[in-house]
Amino acid sequence: MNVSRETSKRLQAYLELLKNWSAKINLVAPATIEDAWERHIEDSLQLLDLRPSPGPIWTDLGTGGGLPGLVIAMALPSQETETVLVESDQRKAAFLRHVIRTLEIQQTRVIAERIEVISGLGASTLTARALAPLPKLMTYVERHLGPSGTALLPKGRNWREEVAAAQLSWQFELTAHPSKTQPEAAVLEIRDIHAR
Ligand SMILES: C[S@@+](CC[C@H](N)C(=O)[O-])C[C@H]1O[C@@H](n2cnc3c(N)ncnc32)[C@H](O)[C@@H]1O
Repeated sequence: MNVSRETSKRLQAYLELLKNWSAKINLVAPATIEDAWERHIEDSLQLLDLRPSPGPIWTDLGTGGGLPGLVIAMALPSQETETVLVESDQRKAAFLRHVIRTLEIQQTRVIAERIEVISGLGASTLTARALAPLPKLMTYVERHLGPSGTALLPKGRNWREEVAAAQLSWQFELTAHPSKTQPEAAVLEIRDIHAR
C-alpha cells in the first residue's frame, strides 16, 4: 500500500521509537529490527488494502509493540475509524501509549487487559498477528467482532492446517489472500462466524 509522505515520516518515527525501546523491553524479535520496514510496516499495511469498507471500530488484539494496530492507526484516513489496541502486557501497553502521545495519533486507545475478560468490542474490522493458533484465536474473534464485521488474520505457511483445525469447532466464511511479504503465508479474511 502506498502511504502519503507525512504518514511515511510518522511510520519512520515510530520505527525509531520501536528500536529505542526494544533495547529495554522485548517488543519485536531482535533479528527483525534491521529489516523492520518490510517485516513489520509493509506486513501491517497490506491489511488496509484488504479492508472491505470503512467502519467505526478497528480492533487489534495482542498488539505487542504496535503491529499491526498502531501502523493501521497511523495510515487510516483520519477521523472515520476509532482504533482500539488490546495488549495485556503493561510495559508494552505503556510503549503503545507513549507512541500515541508522542506522534499525536488520533482516535486511538489502548486497553491494557486480557482479551478474554473485557466486554465484546463489536469491531467492524479485527486484526491479530502472531497471537494464537486459529482454533484459539476464533474464540477471541467471535467475542470481539461485530455481527457484520470482518477479521483479517495474517497466518504463516501452515495456515491450511490451522483452518482445518478451526473448522472442527467453528463455521465461517473464509477468503485466503496470499501474503505480499512472506512466501506461502496468507491473510485470512473471515466473517460470519458460528460455533458448531
Ligand atoms: C507474539 S506477540 C505478537 C505481537 C504483535 N501482534 C506482533 O505481531 O508483533 C503476542 C502479544 O499478544 C499479547 N497477548 C497474548 N495473550 C493475550 C491476551 N490473552 N490478552 C491480551 N494480550 C495478549 C502478548 O502480551 C504479546 O504482546
